[in-house]
Amino acid sequence: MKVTVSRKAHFNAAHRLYRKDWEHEKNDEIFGKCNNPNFHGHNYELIVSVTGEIDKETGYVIDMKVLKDIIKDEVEDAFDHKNLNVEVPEFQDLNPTAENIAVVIYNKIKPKLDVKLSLEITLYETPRNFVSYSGN
Ligand SMILES: Nc1nc2c(c(=O)[nH]1)N=C([C@H](O)[C@H](O)COP(=O)(O)OP(=O)(O)OP(=O)(O)O)CN2
Ligand SMILES: [Zn+2]
Repeated sequence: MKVTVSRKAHFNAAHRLYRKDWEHEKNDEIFGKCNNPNFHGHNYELIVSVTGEIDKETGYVIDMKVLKDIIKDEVEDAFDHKNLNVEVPEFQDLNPTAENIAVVIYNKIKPKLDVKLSLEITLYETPRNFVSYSGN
């Protein structure tokens, strides 16, 4: 019997969607206002979901406090109030789209979990735009 444990988190961050190897006109055509050279920001909402068997002794799939600390260390401390393009190494050569941010978050959190646990990341860039990634 597998159960999913989820925790919500949030961070505020600035970004610019563009490719360094494209002319400005092409970036404007593809990314529109998201290619503003002066960047723009989002209030990102994150849901981290961990699925596994319930431990018979503790009754936990994962201790929520442990999950909270992993999210703080790997996501909030790394991304909150940062310019993703400028200040976060993972996006030096990776466009910080919601899709790519979700994959980066997955890749940072997954190694911190017991290998028997599976992980799904849901990231809201706006209240109506969100992406999910579970390693597939
Ligand atoms: N597939 C994706 N499409 C877009 C992404 C993305 O990450 N993945 N990102 C953007 C921009 O970041 C843009 O800033 C999105 O915000 P916004 O323009 O405010 O989006 P909406 O107009 O849809 O805002 P709502 O308030 O949610 O209606 C663009 N595309
Ligand atoms: Zn944006």
